Amino acid sequence: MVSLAPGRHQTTLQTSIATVSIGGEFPEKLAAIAKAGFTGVEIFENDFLTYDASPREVAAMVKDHGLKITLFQPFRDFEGMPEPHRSRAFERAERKFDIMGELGTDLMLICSNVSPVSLGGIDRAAADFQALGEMAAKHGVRVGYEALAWGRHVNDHRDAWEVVRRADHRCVGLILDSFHTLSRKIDPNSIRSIPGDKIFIVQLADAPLIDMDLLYWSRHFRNMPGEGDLPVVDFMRAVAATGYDGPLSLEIFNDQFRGGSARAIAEDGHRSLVNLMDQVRRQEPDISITMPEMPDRIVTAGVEFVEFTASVEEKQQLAALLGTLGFVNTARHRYRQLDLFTQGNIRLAINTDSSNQSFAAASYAVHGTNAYAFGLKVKDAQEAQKRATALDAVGFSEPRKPGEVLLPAIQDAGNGIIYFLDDSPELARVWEQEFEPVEAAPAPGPEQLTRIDHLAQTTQYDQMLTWLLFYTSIFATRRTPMVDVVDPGGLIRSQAIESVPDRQFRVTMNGADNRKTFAGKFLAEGFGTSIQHIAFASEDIFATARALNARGFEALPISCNYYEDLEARFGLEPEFSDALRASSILYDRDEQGEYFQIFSRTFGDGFFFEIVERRGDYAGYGAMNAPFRIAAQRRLLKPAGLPK
Ligand SMILES: O=C(O)c1ccc(O)c(O)c1
Ligand SMILES: [Mg+2]
Repeated sequence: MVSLAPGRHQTTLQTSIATVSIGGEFPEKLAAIAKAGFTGVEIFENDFLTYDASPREVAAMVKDHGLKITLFQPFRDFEGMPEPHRSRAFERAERKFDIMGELGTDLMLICSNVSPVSLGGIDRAAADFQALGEMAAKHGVRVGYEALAWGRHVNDHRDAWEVVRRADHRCVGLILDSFHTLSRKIDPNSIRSIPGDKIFIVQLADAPLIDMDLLYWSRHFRNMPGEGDLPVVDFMRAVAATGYDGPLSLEIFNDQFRGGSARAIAEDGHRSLVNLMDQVRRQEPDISITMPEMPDRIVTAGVEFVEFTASVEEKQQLAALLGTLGFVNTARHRYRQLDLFTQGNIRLAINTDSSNQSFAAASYAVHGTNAYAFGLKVKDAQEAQKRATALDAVGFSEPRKPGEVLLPAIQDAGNGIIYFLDDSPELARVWEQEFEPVEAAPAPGPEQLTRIDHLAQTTQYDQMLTWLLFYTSIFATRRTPMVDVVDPGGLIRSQAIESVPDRQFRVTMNGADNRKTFAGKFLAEGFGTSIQHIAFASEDIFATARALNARGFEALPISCNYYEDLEARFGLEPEFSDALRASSILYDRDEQGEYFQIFSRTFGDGFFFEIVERRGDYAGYGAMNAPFRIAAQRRLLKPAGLPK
């Protein structure tokens, strides 16, 4: 334990979010914010002005939700004005102070002046703030000064701090906003020398790195800490080191969030703050903000099983497809309608339980046949569930039959379930205890599929950040850069989550905007995000292809043009490209290694399997090949086809 510096007090984490960060009408925003677990809310003036209620009514609504107004904002173009603008700015401020009294909040944000008539000058601004501090004191309120990254004279928190320092008034403080500091690449460590009690509130936002005008970037592309590319953890570490112990308030201007589900965005926001502070306190143990202990991000050792829910008829079809892939129905659950198919280290379960107590049956009723659950191998399954629930994931359990093992589990960010398994005697016996052997597992050979290389999830494009945050906050993972995949029906954006340090667990997320794409159709017909394909690893794709062929597996046929182009692109020997073509194997290569892919035909609403071989250190997913795969899948869809 690190002992605290003398005189340091401790305050529990106060989470806040600006009303601009989410969509909906004012009451809907408040309900979503409260439900997600925030303790405070920043009232963005426009949200309140356009809502037809008095400040006192708004105050009552906020209170009814158990929330506190942490900040009223923004007040613009105040400091450094020539007359008559200066006097008018003070009059304006006084009226806002009155409103704040009725709203029941004592803090107003003043963002740095952008007006062309403003005069600049640190001392002029400081004098204005000193006078405003006097006025604020009379109204029992405080003002905080924020440097907008595009402020006309002040656009750096170091200058804003100098203004506040020189104003030297107890009612005048500094407001820090991670976006304004980090978008201008200002070293966040410059915050460490500011006294924590002069920081009146801290606003947090991340953003993807895009080279564009700062104002436009800020107003449209901010996202939750951890969803973007800015070093928000370093920023917050520096803030925490000052002794600051006030609210942490998300201020996220994002076009997509405004149009998204208020509930989901608010939940993401809360998860992002808890995750951020968990990282901060691990790196800066001597801070004044406390929060409940939780295990560190979960290190995963791969996918232990995937479970499908299916009707009895579809189970027969799926089992037949698995048979051609070399899987054997090795075991049957002793108490449930659940069959286990195995090969190498891969376990696939098919659940046809139709009892009304089972989640599998409920999932089938809504989504049809789908891979609704998977199990992750971790070091400590209980700890894994603890981490997940500390980050707002919902625990999952079903009524057990006598003799069934209780696997810790959570609901994922959509409609599915994630189970946790470990090597403890209690959990490791699940397969033997619950399953009765049926048939011997296939004898190992070079053709065998060895393990799950990755799971591929399809989701609405606007839910991708939710999923990314879910995986990266709960699990020790990182995300790869986003790639675009062209489908004739629209663009699919694809990004992978890979476990660190060794990529044992990989998920690719494919975001679809509409239902005209192959992925979009799957999403629409399955009613929501789910696993659209599972990729198995082979150590010898050509041996696997021969075995598949002998078992009557029908690969997805790939066009001749593909192989023509491939030969030209990589300068392949004709014999090699003939071998690829003969087995409908797709190929990719980079500086690290080579990649081979075979796709199955689709099953149900567009589900499919993939077989991959990685040679060398190839780390990608064959994005170059995806348009060819999609084109082939679309050809097979005809005549029913995709919506026009
Ligand atoms: O975009 C703006 O104008 C704006 C207003 C208030 C803020 O706190 C902020 O960070 C940006
Ligand atoms: Mg701000």
